[in-house]
Amino acid sequence: MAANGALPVVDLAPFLAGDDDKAGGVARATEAVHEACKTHGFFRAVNHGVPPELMARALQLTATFFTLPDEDKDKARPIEGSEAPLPAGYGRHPVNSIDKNEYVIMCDPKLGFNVYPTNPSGFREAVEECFAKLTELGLLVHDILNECMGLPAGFLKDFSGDRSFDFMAALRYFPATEEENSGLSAHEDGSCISFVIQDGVGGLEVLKDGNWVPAEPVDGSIIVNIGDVIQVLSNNKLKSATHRVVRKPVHRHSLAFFFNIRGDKWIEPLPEFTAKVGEAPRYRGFMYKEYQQRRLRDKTHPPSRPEDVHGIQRRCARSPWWTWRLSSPATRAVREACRTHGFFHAVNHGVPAELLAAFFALPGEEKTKLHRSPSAVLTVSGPSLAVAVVIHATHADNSDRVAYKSSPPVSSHSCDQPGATTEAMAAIGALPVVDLAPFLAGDDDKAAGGAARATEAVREACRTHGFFRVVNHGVPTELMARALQLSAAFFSLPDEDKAKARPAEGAEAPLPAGYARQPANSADKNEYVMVFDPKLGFNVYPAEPAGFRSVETQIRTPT
Ligand SMILES: O=C(O)CCC(=O)C(=O)O
Ligand SMILES: [Fe+2]
Repeated sequence: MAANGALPVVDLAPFLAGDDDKAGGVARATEAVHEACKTHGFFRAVNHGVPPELMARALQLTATFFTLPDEDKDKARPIEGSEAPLPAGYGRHPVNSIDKNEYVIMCDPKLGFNVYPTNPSGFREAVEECFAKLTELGLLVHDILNECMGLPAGFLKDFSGDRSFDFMAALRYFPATEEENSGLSAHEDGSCISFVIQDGVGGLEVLKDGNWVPAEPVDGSIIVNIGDVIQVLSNNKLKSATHRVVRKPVHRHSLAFFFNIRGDKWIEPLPEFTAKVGEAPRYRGFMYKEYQQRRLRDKTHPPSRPEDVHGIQRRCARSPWWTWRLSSPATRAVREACRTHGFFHAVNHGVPAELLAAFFALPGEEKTKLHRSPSAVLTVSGPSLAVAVVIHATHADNSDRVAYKSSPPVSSHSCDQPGATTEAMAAIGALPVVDLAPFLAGDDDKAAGGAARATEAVREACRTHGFFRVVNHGVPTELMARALQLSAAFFSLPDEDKAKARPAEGAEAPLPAGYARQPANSADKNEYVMVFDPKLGFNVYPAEPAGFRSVETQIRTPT
């Protein structure tokens, strides 16, 4: 029984007993685990099958290793360029981290990646033995959770794949000082299941209903908690609880074992917790390996803002945003498209056609509000009035906000809706509009702040869209209309007439000035007249229609 406010205790003896003794004990213990996972996400396991003598020995040898001088500990640093899934070996929290601890990370010894301290002798044997015993315990708790989650027998075991992503950390936390006492900041584990073996110092705490519950040291017991993988698979039915380590006046040692899932596994809520029970998935899928890598980077390069730490809880309980940013095949495609084109067509984007129609039926100010919502906005791009979905994402390295612009196929979302006029486009914030009048105005108006405001508007547009619409720009509207009109007239001429304006062979123009068409095999279907600064003397102008040359010249000439 749990003491008041303490962690639930589960006796695993029935699972390890002979068949006769199992009887009702197994069902009761399974229920106790289920209850603990729902209420705390944590429990204390007793009679778990890991010999207490082994736990004590491994902790003792860990403590001895960490007392060595830094230069000795540094001999167990990870090997550069190793292909280990994690940096196996000795490490310390970066100096700028508020968490003060050091650790030795170990992968499955069978993988051959580990770098063990050679001193004290016996360290390697003890931790390898612990690793094996904790793996057995992991398989047992796996099966118990499988039962608690109502999954087909052996499902989680098969789903996990091989055990190549399991790892263990031998940890030492430094004594607290008067100013600070964080050993490990509040976090959730990215594992499937975690196990903690700790010495008698204490400091591990679990967040329950807004209160920190101490996971007090009890000799021979192991603290068990479920991690993010189970929370996502169960669509939030079982919780990966927040926990932390508070430093005490003396060094504290622990062994934390993370029972994971194979790196290439795709993690998303299981149908048993979604489609089969009529619930919407609360998380998007992600590749486990990517998730682990990001979390590890958070440890070695702690983000300055807590909200930038990767985890499923803080950032995506309701809007699992970061998961989208990881490298699912679709995300890789987005990243590549943004790198190469800056634009991409999104299909199956989840914006229902009715929503788009409803959106355009909204009054202008309502559209503006929607547009300003931080995650996904609808906007209108270009004179064709094709609808674009603009997604403001955060760069993977948290450096800045970018806008990925996607123009869904015009056919499915073209919106020649009444009211979608140029004014309406501006009103809903389609492209930012910048009024350049202050720059063209007299000095008095400039000084009145207009130029500064317009500059700020340009900066903002460049940050958010990379595009903006200018008005009062100094190019006469009549001239623009006339140039377009004369261009249209030129292109309507027969091909042999247009060909007369082909670029001159051997001309020294920086690019072929004159008329051209996209090659027949190009996906792009257009024709054009390329015009350079008339003063360079390279241009080949169509002789027809009359006025074409002078209008092009005027349009290029600064006023
Ligand atoms: O050292 C402990 O008690 C807990 C360690 C832990 O929570 C972790 O490494 O994720
Ligand atoms: Fe943890």
